[in-house]
Amino acid sequence: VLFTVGDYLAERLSQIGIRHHFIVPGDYNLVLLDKLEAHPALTEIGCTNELNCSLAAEGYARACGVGVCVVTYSVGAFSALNGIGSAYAENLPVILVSGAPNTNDMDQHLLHHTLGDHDFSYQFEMAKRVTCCAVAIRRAAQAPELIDRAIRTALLKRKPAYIEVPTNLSREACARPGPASAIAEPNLSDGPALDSAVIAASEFLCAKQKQVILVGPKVRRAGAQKALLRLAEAIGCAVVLQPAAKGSFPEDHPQFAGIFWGQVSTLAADTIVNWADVLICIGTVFTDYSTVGWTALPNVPQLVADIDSVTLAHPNIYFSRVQLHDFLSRLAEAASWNSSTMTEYTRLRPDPSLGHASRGQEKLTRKEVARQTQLLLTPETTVFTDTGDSWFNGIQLCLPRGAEFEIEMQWGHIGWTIPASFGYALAKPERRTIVMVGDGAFQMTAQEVSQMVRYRIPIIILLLNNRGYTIEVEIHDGLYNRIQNWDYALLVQAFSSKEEGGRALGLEAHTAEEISGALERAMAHKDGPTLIECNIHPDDCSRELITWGHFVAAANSRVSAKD
Ligand SMILES: C/C(NCc1cnc(C)nc1N)=C(/S)[C@H](O)COP(=O)(O)OP(=O)(O)O
Ligand SMILES: [Mg+2]
Repeated sequence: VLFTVGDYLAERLSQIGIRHHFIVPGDYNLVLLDKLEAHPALTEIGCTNELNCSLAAEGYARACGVGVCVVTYSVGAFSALNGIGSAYAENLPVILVSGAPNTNDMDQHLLHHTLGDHDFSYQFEMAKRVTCCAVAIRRAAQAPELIDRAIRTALLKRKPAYIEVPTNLSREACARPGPASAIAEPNLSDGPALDSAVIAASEFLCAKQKQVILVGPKVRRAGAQKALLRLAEAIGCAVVLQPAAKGSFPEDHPQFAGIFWGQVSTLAADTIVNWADVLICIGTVFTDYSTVGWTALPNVPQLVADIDSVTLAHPNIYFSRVQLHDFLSRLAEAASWNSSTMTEYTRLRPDPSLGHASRGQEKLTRKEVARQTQLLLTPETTVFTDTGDSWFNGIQLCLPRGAEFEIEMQWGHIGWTIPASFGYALAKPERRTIVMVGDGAFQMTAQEVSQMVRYRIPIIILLLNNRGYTIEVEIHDGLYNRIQNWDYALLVQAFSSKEEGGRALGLEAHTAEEISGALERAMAHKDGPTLIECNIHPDDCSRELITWGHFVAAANSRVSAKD
C-alpha cells in the first residue's frame, strides 16, 4: 500500500501523543481526513464550527501537552485562527492543519473558498503572524522536512504551528518518518549557564530575610510543578499564586498563602507579598488584568525564573537556556531554609470563611452557587472558569489536592470553556469536569454542547445567568452590555435527537434548594452533559469584580502620554 503525505502527518501526530484530532471537513481536506482516520491510533472528533474546533484542540493541549485541529481553506481556517491566538497567548502547542487549493490551480484559476483572485498566499501569511512556525507544502517530496519542522518547533517553543496541505498532495507518495525522538526530544539546559544561575541565585537569596515564592501560569506549561514543590519545601517560605496559575501548587499545602491579585487577592496573599524583601517569581506574567490595572505590580527585588531563562535583580544578570525544571530542582538542593515569611503569614492568615448556607426557598445568589460548587470538589475534579465574574467565583474556590483548575486569562475569549472543556475531557475521561460560565460567554460557543452529547461527555455546566455582560458593566456600562435572554435549559435539550440517543440534561435553578437538587441530578447524569441555569440578580456580582473592574477601566482610559 502506498505511504502518502497524509500518512506521514498521521504517523507523526500519533508519535507525539495525539489520540484525538479535532476536525471540520471541507472539500480541500477530505482526502487528508481519510488518511488521518485510517491511522489506528487516531480518532476523528467532529466539531460544529472551526472556532470551537481550534478551542477544543487548545483544551486538549492543556490535558495532554499538544493538540491538533484540521480545517478547510479560508472559510475554516479564518475562524480557527482565533483559537490559535489563544494557544499562542496561553503557551500551548496546537497544530493548525488546513487544506488548500490544488497546486495545479495556483496562479491559474479562480476558486471557491478564496478571496476571489489568483493569489492564494494570504492565509499562509496570516498564519505566520500567530504561530511560531508556518509551513505550506507545495511538493510531496518536501512534506517530511516541513511537517517535522512545524511539529518540532511547536513542541520546543510551546506555541502553535501551521501546516498547509494542498488537496492533491495528501494522497501523493511520501517517505516514511524516522524515530519520534527527532521531533519530540525536549531541549536541554546549557550546563555552565545552569551551574552559574544556581550559584548566583542562592547567593542572591542568602542576602534576603523575607522570601516569598510567586507562582505564575508558565510553571504548568514547563511541567515544573514537582520541582516547584521541592524548592518551596527546601526554603519553607510562603507560596502565593497568580490567578492564572491557580492549581499549579496544592492549596492544602501548609505553605500555600493564597492567590496574589493585588487588592482582590485571596487569603491576604497581597499582605505577605508587601511584607517580603524579595519575590522569587516563577513562570509569572504581569499584565493589566493580573496586576489589577497596574495597581499591583510588585516593587521588591525579584529573582525571575522563566520557562527557559533566569534573571537576577542584583547583580543584574540574565541566564539563557536554563530550563525551569532543571533550575528549580538544582536551586532546591542549594537553597537554605528561611521560613520567616511563613511564620509571619501564620500570624495574619484569615480564617477561611465557609460562608453560611442560604435557606432553601431563598432567591439564588452567586455566593450560594459558589458554596455548593465548593462541596462538589474532589481530587478528580477539574474546574474550568470562563472570562467574566466566573473568574472571581472560581478563584475563591479551595482546591482539594489533585483537583485541577483551567483558566484562559491571557487571551480571554468568552465562551472558551465550552469547547476547551470538551477537548480537555476527551483527553482526561477519568476526571469530572465542571464549567463555570456566564450567560454572555455561553452564547458565543453554545453549539459545542451538542458534541458533548454526541461523544457522551458528562461535563457539568454551571451557567451564571445575570442577564448580560456584567464584567463589562463594571468596567464601563452601556446598552451594548445587554443581551437577549435564552431558555438555556431548553436549548441544550434540543441538542439531543430521538434516533441517535445520548442527551443533555437542561435544568433551571432559582433558589438554593433548586440548585442543590440540580447538582445531585447532574452528578448522577453520566452519559452526557448537564447544564444548570443559575438565575441570579443582574447586580449580584463579586466585590472583587467591582474593585478589579474599576482599576482596569482606569488603566484603559489613561490619557495618551504625549497629551
Ligand atoms: C463581552 C465580554 N468581553 C469582551 C469580549 C468579546 N468577545 C470575545 C470573543 N471575548 C471577550 N472577552 C465580557 S467579559 C462579558 O462581560 C461576559 O459576560 P458573561 O459571560 O455573561 O459573564 P459576566 O456576566 O460575569 O460578565
Ligand atoms: Mg452575564
